[in-house]
Amino acid sequence: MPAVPSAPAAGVVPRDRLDSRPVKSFDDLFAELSDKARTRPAGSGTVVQLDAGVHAIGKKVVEEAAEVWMAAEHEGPERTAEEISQLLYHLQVLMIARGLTLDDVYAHL
Ligand SMILES: N=c1c2ncn([C@@H]3O[C@H](COP(=O)(O)OP(=O)(O)OP(=O)(O)O)[C@@H](O)[C@H]3O)c2ncn1[C@@H]1O[C@H](COP(=O)(O)O)[C@@H](O)[C@H]1O
Repeated sequence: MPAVPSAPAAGVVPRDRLDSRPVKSFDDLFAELSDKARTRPAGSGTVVQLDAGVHAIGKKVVEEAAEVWMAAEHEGPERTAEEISQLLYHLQVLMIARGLTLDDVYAHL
């Protein structure tokens, strides 16, 4: 019996019915952010955050974690999913800032 249910949480609209955008995976996002860090395109918020440094990125991680907690407790599944996506984004930015790869983290899962 899996510990994590495979069906979406009640109240969360499955992504394929939400819109027609392709679903971006965790790995896809990491590859995209790594590319932004390498090529430093103008207008990239990721580049701005990387330039701000680990201390500033770490504060965003803590801020987003708190927002996940508040959404989970008070705001319902859709908002919680949205906040979790933002937390995952900021964690990935922190990984890139510290030179970590996905495999470095997966090794501990
Ligand atoms: N998935 C994300 C993503 N999630 C969260 N964020 C950032 O995190 C912020 C969310 O934080 P809040 O809701 O607390 O908003 P806020 O308080 O107004 O944000 P701040 O003013 O504190 O930055 C957003 O404004 C974005 O700056 C993201 N920024 C970028 N991405 C994706 O990352 C990729 C690269 O983005 P760029 O580097 O901007 O091209 C693209 O695919 C984007 O969709």
